Amino acid sequence: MARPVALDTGGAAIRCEAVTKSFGKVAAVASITVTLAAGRTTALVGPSGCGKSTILRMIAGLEAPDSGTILLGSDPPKAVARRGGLAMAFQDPSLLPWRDVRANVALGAELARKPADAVDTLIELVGLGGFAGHRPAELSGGMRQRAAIARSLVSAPEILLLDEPFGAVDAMTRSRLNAELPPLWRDRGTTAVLVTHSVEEAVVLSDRVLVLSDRPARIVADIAIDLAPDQRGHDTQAVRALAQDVFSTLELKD
Ligand SMILES: Nc1ncnc2c1ncn2[C@@H]1O[C@H](COP(=O)(O)OP(=O)(O)OP(=O)(O)O)[C@@H](O)[C@H]1O
Repeated sequence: MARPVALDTGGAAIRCEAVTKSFGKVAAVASITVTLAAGRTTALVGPSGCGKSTILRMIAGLEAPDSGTILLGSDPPKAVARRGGLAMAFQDPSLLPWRDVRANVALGAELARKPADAVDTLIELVGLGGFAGHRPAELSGGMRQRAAIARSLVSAPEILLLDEPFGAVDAMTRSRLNAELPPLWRDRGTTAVLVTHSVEEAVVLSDRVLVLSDRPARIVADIAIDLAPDQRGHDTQAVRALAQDVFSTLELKD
């Protein structure tokens, strides 16, 4: 069993106020106003192409809203990113091709100017123990995603943004990661936002699920996920019941 990762952080609340975003004539985000509590995990679910990744990219400071404001704690996203308080793992992991897995994971700590002492523990935890010396080209897509997840966690960020982080990971590994990784950010007080196409995964991983409409995205349901840690398995009755609640709002989204 891997030892606990001994990094500490304080999460920051995420506040979106009347945030809109269009790409040319395509309206991606209608007007989103929401506060995500510090230290909690929120999942965004909704139809494909509705604007979930755009919201996440705006929270990351990678896209600027057309109007409205986003604050992480009391700072704009770019300021938090600059001081190393924000980490992300996106669907298409951008690992440095010339670095091996260990050096890619360590990059998360280097960029945040934090200690890199958890690197090997995290590599073990995401199941890449035998591949620390391998370069991205020698890994499968799912293995690259797992390396990116380890990189996002190594800096113990205040804000963690995950966009379909387990999309290419096989079902068994995904289920194990769903059980083992969230305590790493929950126990440190990280504020996490994740996008997933799996409603069950959203329920298992989160404290709150925001259901979005078809594009342009607006929030059509806000569902609290009040589960004890031992209820957070994919096959528990409580998870199935909450997933059903989310599904029913997805069907009613218009
Ligand atoms: N950089 C961009 N330039 C132009 N259009 C964009 C850009 N990024 C997103 N879009 C458009 O904005 C809309 C929302 O895209 P987004 O990726 O946010 O959706 P999504 O809900 O994350 O989709 P999916 O669930 O399929 O990953 C889409 O119509 C997409 O084509």
